[in-house]
Amino acid sequence: MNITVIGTGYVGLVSGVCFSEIGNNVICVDNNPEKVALLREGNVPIYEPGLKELMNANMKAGRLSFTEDIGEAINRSDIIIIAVGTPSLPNGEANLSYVELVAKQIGSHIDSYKIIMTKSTVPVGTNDRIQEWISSLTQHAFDMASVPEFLREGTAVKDTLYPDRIVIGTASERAVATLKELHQPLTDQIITTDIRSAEMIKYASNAFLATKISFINEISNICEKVGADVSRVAEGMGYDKRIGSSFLKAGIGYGGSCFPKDTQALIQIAGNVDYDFKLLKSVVEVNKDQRFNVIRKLEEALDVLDGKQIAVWGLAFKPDTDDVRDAPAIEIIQRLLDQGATVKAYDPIATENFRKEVDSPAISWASSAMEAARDADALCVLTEWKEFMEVDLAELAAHMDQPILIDGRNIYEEDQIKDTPFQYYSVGRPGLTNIDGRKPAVL
Ligand SMILES: NC(=O)c1ccc[n+]([C@@H]2O[C@H](COP(=O)([O-])OP(=O)(O)OC[C@H]3O[C@@H](n4cnc5c(N)ncnc54)[C@H](O)[C@@H]3O)[C@@H](O)[C@H]2O)c1
Ligand SMILES: O=c1ccn([C@@H]2O[C@H](COP(=O)(O)OP(=O)(O)O[C@H]3O[C@H](CO)[C@@H](O)[C@H](O)[C@H]3O)[C@@H](O)[C@H]2O)c(=O)[nH]1
Repeated sequence: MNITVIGTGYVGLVSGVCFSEIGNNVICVDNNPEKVALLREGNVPIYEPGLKELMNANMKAGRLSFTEDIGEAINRSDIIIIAVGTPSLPNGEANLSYVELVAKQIGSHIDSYKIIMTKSTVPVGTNDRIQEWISSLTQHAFDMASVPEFLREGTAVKDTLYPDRIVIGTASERAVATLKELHQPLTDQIITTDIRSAEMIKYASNAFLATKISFINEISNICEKVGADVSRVAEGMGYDKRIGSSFLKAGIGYGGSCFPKDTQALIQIAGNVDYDFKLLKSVVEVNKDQRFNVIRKLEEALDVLDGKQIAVWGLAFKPDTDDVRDAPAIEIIQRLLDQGATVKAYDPIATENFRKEVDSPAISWASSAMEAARDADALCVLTEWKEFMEVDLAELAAHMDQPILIDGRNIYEEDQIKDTPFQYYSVGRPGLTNIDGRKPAVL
């Protein structure tokens, strides 16, 4: 099939590459000329394992190209995929201005029947508005479909080539038939439904996953006070098939480009129809506070943070990505600076992006994990990068001024800590001891 993908962020680029990988002709359009130039040279503007190789192979095979010319791309395609951003407005609502502009561009260029498939995460009712925006500018027939995207950053290629399910929301039988054929090579698990239900499936899925995370984070906070181990609790819960083991890792809360924005947007969607989504509001509130447990534990260990040097390992919102959108590290580092600490930070790949969000003379940017830890009064692990799990903890302790370790992601086990001098604070595991049999105080 001939496909145009509009927008080459995570979703547009990964979808474009993967649809070409399964044999379609794909043109990816972006209105950012620098991005298009970079992509044409075979370079990927985001860090995503496996993406560059797959993209170059498909460009070489002649199935994948990049352009700024939206009109020509639309003329040459049967399916048009909308994959532009829908960031939060200050009130939490989704900003639909990019989607509206693209709809109007489609309306003014469409020259024959097309299927318009929305992959951007958009509030319920938006695809009806897209239909109206396009219809107001053209007499040509087209069908709308909402096909939400469920990929995760860091595993985006695998998630797209081997999805758990594909949701196709449309009122058109013709579109259902074509889109089923398009997705068949990826999975048999294809759910067809109406447009509004498809739009809601996306928000409900993200809100549910965010709820699981805030739930286990609250359980971890209670575990710290009652002397239980949250990782054993999650394991014990997870064997129950009705609960499942995924998304029960306690930590410093969720970040990233989706959960924070989509939970806020769903609260707004509910509010717009006079529904007070109390549960989701609590999920968001719990998440906003969870990250500051790192600061509370530092204060417990160091008393005052003013004048202290704090090492930070991990700036990205999760490992295997250079994305720092809504990363908990942003507010944690900001709070450290506000309290008079200096920060030495290290991330394997996200430092450059992070510096665009937070920079200060009180932060120095280390080029290795050990360099960040040197002479520090305490170390905070904020992202569970594999390289942090593999460090020699005895060597690490020797590098630091004070062996205080705040593990925000529970990356170390008791076996690793028990022979070290570290005063070790993790999340919801208060029983862990160090070489002196010392347990961190309960907060
Ligand atoms: N990032 C994810 O992991 C993920 C996963 C699932 C769903 N989503 C949803 O998918 C959508 C896209 O997310 P993203 O992270 O890929 O977005 P992004 O903001 O990273 O990228 C959007 C791209 O669209 C381009 N663009 C904007 N207006 C354009 C126009 N008129 N013509 C051509 N190009 C245009 C921008 O230059 C940019 O390259 C959002 O709605 C998001 O919620 C994202
Ligand atoms: O048990 C867990 C699982 C995740 N997280 C955190 O949750 C956030 C999001 O993680 P993840 O879901 O793996 O990454 P995203 O790339 O943001 O993917 C989510 O958001 C995308 C955009 O909507 C969806 O497509 C995906 O299905 C959905 O998982 C990160 O900060 C993680 O550290 C936890 O704290 N504990």
